[in-house]
Amino acid sequence: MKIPVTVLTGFLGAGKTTLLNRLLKAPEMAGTAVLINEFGEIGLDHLLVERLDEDTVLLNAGCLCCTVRGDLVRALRDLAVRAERGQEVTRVVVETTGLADPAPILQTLMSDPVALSAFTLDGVVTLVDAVNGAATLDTQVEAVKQAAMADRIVVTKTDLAGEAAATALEARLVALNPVAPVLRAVAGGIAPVELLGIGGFAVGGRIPQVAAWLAAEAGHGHHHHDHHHHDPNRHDAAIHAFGLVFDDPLPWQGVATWLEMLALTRGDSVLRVKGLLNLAGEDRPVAIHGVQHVFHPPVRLAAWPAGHDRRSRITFVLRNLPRDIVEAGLVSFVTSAREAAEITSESRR
Ligand SMILES: Nc1nc2c(ncn2[C@@H]2O[C@H](COP(=O)(O)OP(=O)(O)OP(=O)(O)O)[C@@H](O)[C@H]2O)c(=O)[nH]1
Repeated sequence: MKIPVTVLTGFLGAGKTTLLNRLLKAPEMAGTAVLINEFGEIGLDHLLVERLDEDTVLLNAGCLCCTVRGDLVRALRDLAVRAERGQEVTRVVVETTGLADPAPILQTLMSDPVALSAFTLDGVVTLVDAVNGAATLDTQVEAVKQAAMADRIVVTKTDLAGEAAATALEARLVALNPVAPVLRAVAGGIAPVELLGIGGFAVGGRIPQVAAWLAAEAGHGHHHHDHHHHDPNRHDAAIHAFGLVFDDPLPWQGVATWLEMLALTRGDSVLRVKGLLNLAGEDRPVAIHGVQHVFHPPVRLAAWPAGHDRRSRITFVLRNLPRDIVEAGLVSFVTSAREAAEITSESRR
């Protein structure tokens, strides 16, 4: 029996990790191995997926098109060996980064001899955020590809978007992808049976571009290309990602005010903000999430991940917005909030 592989995709912040965390709690998901493809060193997902154990493998992709194939094949080979040795591996879920073009991943799963020997592509599940989805489809070709190649589309955040916006987005998704049922899930609340056991990916019935995208990938896998020689057209040059690390506990007021302002004024350019914060006066880590114009409520996590230092980390993915502006703004808000806190505590003495 070959092990089914589900590709979980969706643009930055659509809710992939949230859905995955919920799915993994279902009893029928026992024995699921998770492969996470994230932005190289600045990725945080490995700290935010709750169930991380020896079955989770991180595919660190600093540059998606260049590394994902090799890393994916290597990770699958390791899993196949473990399964052969008797470890229970009932299924694999690959969570891609939000900027991932699904074509190379699918092409690898459908044609690589290692992948084919022990695994079978079960299906592609694509999440689309009801708040930002329409704007993202207008501007990011990856999002269009993710939707067009899906076997199941899950519209998320319908609790935040109005019904009219959600319905209009769903109609657009049906036109982009006539074969995938369009479902809804709020905060990952959906039964695994709706998303798994699809039984394979087929090109038939899809918009004609899908076959062309996959065919274009078919020629890519066989020659080595490194970070310096990759095809620049695969990456949107206006998009860049970076991470900031803060040694000392951060004042919540400063961080929150700055992030809210950023979402309000530069939301179009702030594709994603994700952070794990050590806040002044707070024992537990706090996760923050910004997705374009939406700054989600912060979440206090149960504990700091074992073996991990307690410095705050914030990752940004920006489009047409220089790093300096964001970094300088954040630092100045944090500094003012610290100074304000000092003045308050001195005046209390
Ligand atoms: N209100 C609401 N918030 C949601 C929903 N789904 C996810 N979120 C929030 O959206 C933010 C981003 O969710 P993630 O699950 O981290 O998104 P992701 O797709 O894994 O993000 P990347 O891996 O960075 O692309 C978090 O603050 C979630 O709590 C939803 O259905 N409703």
